[in-house]
Amino acid sequence: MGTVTMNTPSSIDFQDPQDTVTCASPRLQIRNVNLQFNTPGGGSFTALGDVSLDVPDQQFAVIVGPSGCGKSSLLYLTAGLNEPTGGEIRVGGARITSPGADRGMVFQGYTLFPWLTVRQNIEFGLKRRNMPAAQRREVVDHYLAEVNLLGFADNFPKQLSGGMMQRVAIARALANDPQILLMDEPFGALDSQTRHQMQRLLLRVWEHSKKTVVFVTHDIDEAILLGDRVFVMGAKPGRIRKVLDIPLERPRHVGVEMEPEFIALKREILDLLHDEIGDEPDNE
Ligand SMILES: Nc1ncnc2c1ncn2[C@@H]1O[C@H](COP(=O)(O)OP(=O)(O)OP(=O)(O)O)[C@@H](O)[C@H]1O
Repeated sequence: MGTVTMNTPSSIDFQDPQDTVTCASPRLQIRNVNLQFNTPGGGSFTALGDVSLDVPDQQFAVIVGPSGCGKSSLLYLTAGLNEPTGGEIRVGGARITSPGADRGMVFQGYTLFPWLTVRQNIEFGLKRRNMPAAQRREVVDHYLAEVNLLGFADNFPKQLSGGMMQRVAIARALANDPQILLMDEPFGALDSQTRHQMQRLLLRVWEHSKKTVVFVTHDIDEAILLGDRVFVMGAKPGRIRKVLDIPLERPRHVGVEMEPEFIALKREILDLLHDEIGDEPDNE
């Protein structure tokens, strides 16, 4: 593997071909990425204009921005689900041209296979890599414990709450030992109490795994609570407006949202987003 330190069972020993690159450079490099869509009238719409950003190994990066600024588009390009019109994206030094097991995804919508149990969902990718059954069980048990679902291994998704399903989705993504975890508003559909619990759980799981994460959210509190670094995007075209380092100490404790440093960061991001929304004709 590269330089990722994982608190996973020692017997996990599968390797993605792209993971052979030593990652002295940032784990994720987005360079001058443009994304254009054709419009029905024969013109084109620029969703992302010359976006560049780096995410170092083991960093928790968050992207916030107004609706339609291209947050999800940027994540999908990184996942290899779409191709940029210009520029390039590299993960672990390897240029992204298609989806791959080196990138784990967790979406807002529930994406578990409904016909598989929780255990079968989590081990899906491991089976495809022909990991022996005993090793699979060890890996799945490890991540079930991480997301507090050990007692639910044999349940089907329809027997779980939304928060539990997202916990399975996180466990499934991490079990594949990706180089980077891409999370698109993963808690966006949850009620505020569950969302708060999920943020705490994700912080704890991340403290253990120290995966490189790119997390997209609308929620400024969530961005500051979770992130090492927050990329604030603007729209029309989608671009990075400001990069903010979050100096709050880790592990982030309960009540950190009330600290003056947190509130000052929130004010700064709110002002940036307010500028963006203020550009809309409706708000003038
Ligand atoms: N397939 C597509 N064809 C045309 N336009 C698209 C397509 N996908 C996205 N767009 C447009 O690109 C822009 C960026 O969309 P994207 O979903 O990435 O924004 P976002 O910041 O994630 O928005 P939200 O926060 O509302 O989810 C939007 O204006 C959207 O309408």
